[in-house]
Amino acid sequence: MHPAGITGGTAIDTETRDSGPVDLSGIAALRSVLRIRPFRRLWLVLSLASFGDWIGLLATGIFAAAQFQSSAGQGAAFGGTIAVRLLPALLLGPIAGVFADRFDRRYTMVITDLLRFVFYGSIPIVALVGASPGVVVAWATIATFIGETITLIWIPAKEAAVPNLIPKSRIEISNQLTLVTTYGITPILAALALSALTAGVQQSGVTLPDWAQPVEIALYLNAISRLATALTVFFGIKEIGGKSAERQREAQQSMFRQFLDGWKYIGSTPLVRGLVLGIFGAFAAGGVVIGAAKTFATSLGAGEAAFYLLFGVIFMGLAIGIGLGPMIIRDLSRRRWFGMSIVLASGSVMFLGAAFHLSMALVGALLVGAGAGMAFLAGTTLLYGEVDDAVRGRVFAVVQIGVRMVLLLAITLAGFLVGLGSSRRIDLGAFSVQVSSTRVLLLVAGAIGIWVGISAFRQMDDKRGVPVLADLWGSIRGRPLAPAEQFVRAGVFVVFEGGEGAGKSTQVERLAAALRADGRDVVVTREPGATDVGARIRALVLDKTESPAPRAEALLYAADRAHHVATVVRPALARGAVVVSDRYVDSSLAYQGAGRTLPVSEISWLSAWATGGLKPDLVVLLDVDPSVGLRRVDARGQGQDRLESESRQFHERVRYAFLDLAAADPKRYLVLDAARPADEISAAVTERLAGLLAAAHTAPAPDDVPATPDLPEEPGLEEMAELFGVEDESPRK
Ligand SMILES: Nc1ncnc2c1ncn2[C@@H]1O[C@H](COP(=O)(O)OP(=O)(O)OP(=O)(O)O)[C@@H](O)[C@H]1O
Ligand SMILES: Cc1cn([C@H]2C[C@H](O)[C@@H](COP(=O)(O)O)O2)c(=O)[nH]c1=O
Repeated sequence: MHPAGITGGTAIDTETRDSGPVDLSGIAALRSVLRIRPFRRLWLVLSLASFGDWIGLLATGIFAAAQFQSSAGQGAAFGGTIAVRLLPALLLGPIAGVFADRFDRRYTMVITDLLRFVFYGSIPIVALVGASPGVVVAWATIATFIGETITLIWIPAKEAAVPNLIPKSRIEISNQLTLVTTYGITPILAALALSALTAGVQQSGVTLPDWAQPVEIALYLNAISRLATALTVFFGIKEIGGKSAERQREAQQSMFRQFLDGWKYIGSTPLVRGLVLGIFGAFAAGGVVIGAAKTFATSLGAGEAAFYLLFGVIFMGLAIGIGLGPMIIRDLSRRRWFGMSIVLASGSVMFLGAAFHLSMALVGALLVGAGAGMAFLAGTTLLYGEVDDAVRGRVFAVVQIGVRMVLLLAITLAGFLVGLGSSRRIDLGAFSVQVSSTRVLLLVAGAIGIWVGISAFRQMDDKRGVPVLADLWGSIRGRPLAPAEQFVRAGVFVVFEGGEGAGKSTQVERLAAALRADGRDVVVTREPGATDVGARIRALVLDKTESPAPRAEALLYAADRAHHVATVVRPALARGAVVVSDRYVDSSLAYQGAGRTLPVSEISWLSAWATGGLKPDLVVLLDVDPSVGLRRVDARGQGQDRLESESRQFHERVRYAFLDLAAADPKRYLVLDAARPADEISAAVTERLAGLLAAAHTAPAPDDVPATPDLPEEPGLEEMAELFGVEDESPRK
């Protein structure tokens, strides 16, 4: 029944559908999505249809107004035909989505477009047959109403079909393309085309027959664009057709059951709930700004022009958000981006409420637009990519209807509330600011929007435990943070850090002995070299005969750490042991970052990836002057390994890097002077640890669990050294 590879609207041929991320940007990404034939056709025809819609929207209003002489009649006719476009959503909206999920989406699109062709085309024809102005306007209103009602069925069918035409990894770029075309390019082209047509006819002095007036031509164009869409979808995009097995099964149920199931799905799926809530919140914030804009512009004392300027800037922000947003945030989780964008838009609404100068208001308006644009793009991309095909039509129907209702309500309510309130001028030195109900409204709406954004973020967050701002910053710079691996962490993780010969091993042993005496399950470990794999890495990395390149060195330490954490640290913490490690992540930051001067943020990312985000509960930093520490190392009489024999400046950099890390996170660190007697140091450590241990409910030492991992025996190291043909000079502990 369907062409090969097409399974009834759930998947496209394997050539065009993939699941892995595609690392394309800008023009290359755009080209890659336009190379997908069915999508390219749909995009072209949607652009034409969108042009028709916009020109039709303008022309219908002008056409209806032109039937009257009085300005009151013209105003009512213009506003009436446009307002009527919003009404059907309230009436038919709730069941429109069921059509899209129940019936073949291709036929649904074709039939609804043919009907729109007939109804939109009939508007100018009724005037041509000599009907009275009242009848012409009445029919324009009725036809618009019916056309919009039909559109409510067409949109969910189209929205639900699009994700089946493109690979998941390219949904975002295809969305950008359609949104920019629909809301950026085609409305401008439509307005330009209509005014150019009108001006051209006026200037040429030619008297055209009634049926060929610019507005009539625009109305024909609107109708013809629908016919073109119907024909292209029917003959050229057969991939949209068919039904998945799940949709076929669902179609056996009654329409009412399907309608109820749609709502149940939205209510019980946190992602969808968060998305719907967030999209409504963003539109409510936008609606409040629109409703309050006129009075707000007046309160700035900037005159009528400021109102239009603010509007223009909001749209500019919208275009920036949609066009550039993904390039700015790069690999940030789209779920997080969605919540953050709503917070940005709402925070900017609050900022608008506090703005006392036009320049501030323009910045606020730009950010409102950018936040809303990004939220819209992220929201639709997530809906496209993550909502099941079987229920997609209903979800999109709820979104589009909800959006219209929320927007309408917010604009009306804002206009009403603004009209109710009074205002007072307050002098702030050089500036004076009008404190009015408009500003209060903007502040309250912004605060509610922020709450909505945060709630949506919480419901949908797919990187729980990863700090939000660090994640955002990392993504902007090109290194998103990985989510911390989830595991039950019953134990306590203590790490000893410091330069060479600081006394770490001494203190690790002392602490472990004290904890064991206390009856605790203790695991003593170290980096590098706590596992068999680690022992080989240790031999490699400390070998003096051949130095790995700095990046290779960083990777070797990271590899040791990844294996160490996965096989020793996490299992021990999971069973409730106290894990005491001689060195951990900070050593990489200090030695490879500061010492080798590799970018610390890259080393940090690498370590976070290697450890799955596992952080110690306490880092004891034994701070030592490198010359003191290295003297102690020499006194052991075992020679120096490759890192120990680095320059004095290298060790100085390492020392200050450790101190900087501790200063940046004092709660997690205990910094001790390593020149103090060993007893004093261990007493300070035990004291600091007491609180942590009391809170952690660690496990007592079990008889059957080894207290320490199987640290490779020294002969193992020697064997490795032999294997690699090197003489092992690493310090023996
Ligand atoms: N507080 C201290 N005062 C003086 N000497 C100490 C002190 N702590 C440890 N030492 C001695 O310093 C030497 C190095 O100690 P230790 O091996 O514990 O340091 P480390 O930091 O683990 O060294 P490495 O960096 O080589 O791993 C040992 O001989 C040890 O006995
Ligand atoms: C974990 C880790 C260690 N190093 C360096 C630091 C030391 O010079 C050696 C380890 O030997 P020690 O017996 O523990 O002193 O390796 C490093 O450069 N990067 C790291 O991540």
